[in-house]
Amino acid sequence: PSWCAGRQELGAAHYALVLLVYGPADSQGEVFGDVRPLLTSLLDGYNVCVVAYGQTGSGKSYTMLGPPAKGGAPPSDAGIVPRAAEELFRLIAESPPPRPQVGVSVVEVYNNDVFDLLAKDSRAPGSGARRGLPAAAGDGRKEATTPTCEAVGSASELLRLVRGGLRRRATHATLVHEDSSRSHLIVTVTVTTAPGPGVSAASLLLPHPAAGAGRRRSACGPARPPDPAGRAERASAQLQLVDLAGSECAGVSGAAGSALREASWINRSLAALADVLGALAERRGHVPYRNSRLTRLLQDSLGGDAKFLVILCVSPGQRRLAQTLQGLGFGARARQVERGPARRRPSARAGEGSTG
Ligand SMILES: Nc1ncnc2c1ncn2[C@@H]1O[C@H](COP(=O)(O)OP(=O)(O)OP(=O)(O)O)[C@@H](O)[C@H]1O
Repeated sequence: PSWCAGRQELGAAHYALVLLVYGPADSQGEVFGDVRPLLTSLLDGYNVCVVAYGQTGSGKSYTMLGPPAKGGAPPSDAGIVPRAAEELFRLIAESPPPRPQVGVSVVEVYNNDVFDLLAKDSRAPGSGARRGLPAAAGDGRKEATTPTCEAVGSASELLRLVRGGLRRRATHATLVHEDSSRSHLIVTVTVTTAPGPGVSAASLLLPHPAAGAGRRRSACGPARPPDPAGRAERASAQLQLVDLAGSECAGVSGAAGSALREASWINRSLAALADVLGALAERRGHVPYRNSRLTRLLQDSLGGDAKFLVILCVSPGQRRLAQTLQGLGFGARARQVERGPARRRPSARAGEGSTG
């Protein structure tokens, strides 16, 4: 194909449906240039989600994280996660005090189980030992458990935790990709406001009911409602950065045994994600979020009020044409979803308490 770069904006003023196409010569920095404004949105109080989707080996992990750490790659190859961390703390440093607090959690969805990659009881990195989060109650409630969320004070601290989590992520060699991710990775960054005028600093340290033992709670947990005087006690916005496992055709990837089971769960969960997007696009009354752990974890971003960005990774190779078309079909479906304006929470920046 002739690679084109263009910007298309559709619909009424409150929809921002933008399509950008990057070619092989476009750098990681150029891709991040279009993600960067979402970090400002995050500090302005919007939830944000960035998802990389594509066939196995098409460049999702490279786009989100950069090349594997073992290669000693130059900083210019860094992916969206490290760049977003740097940008977030740059923006925070420019904000007037009191500065928002930042927490990070890292989970993977592997064979439809959710694993907490920052859990303190995980064994040595690379041992493959990960702590599973117990399944949520099957009574229609949302995910009942929350993963470890660590408070961080700098981009390097945040990235150290992400890298530690990555060492526990499930990867295997397949015929298509020797270092294939066999799980969906979700890095969640929570930005929480400091207390506003008249709210005691101690209130920030109250444990949130959903918080688990040992968690550093002050930087994590959902926003609380305003007090009777209308002051937001604290407000938080979330950035979810998602490196999906690759869709694959078992015949092409050579999967067998446990790898075949993994591939089957990957394809099932990606199909569940596509089904959710289809239901949202058609504005169906029932959206099947509960068909997979992946869609349940992303439910707030998919059907809620987040700013949602899908990055489709496709191979230019002709041999991958069927998978490429399948990926483009997923992207087309995602673009049909019209959810109305993203909702702004009380801002994570000091002194900005409005909603919009
Ligand atoms: N834009 C790029 N420039 C240079 N190398 C790249 C680029 N994109 C991907 N690669 C390389 O291609 C290989 C596959 O990329 P990557 O691991 O990101 O694929 P993936 O889509 O995450 O695969 P899987 O779903 O199997 O995990 C890696 O060696 C990666 O470093």
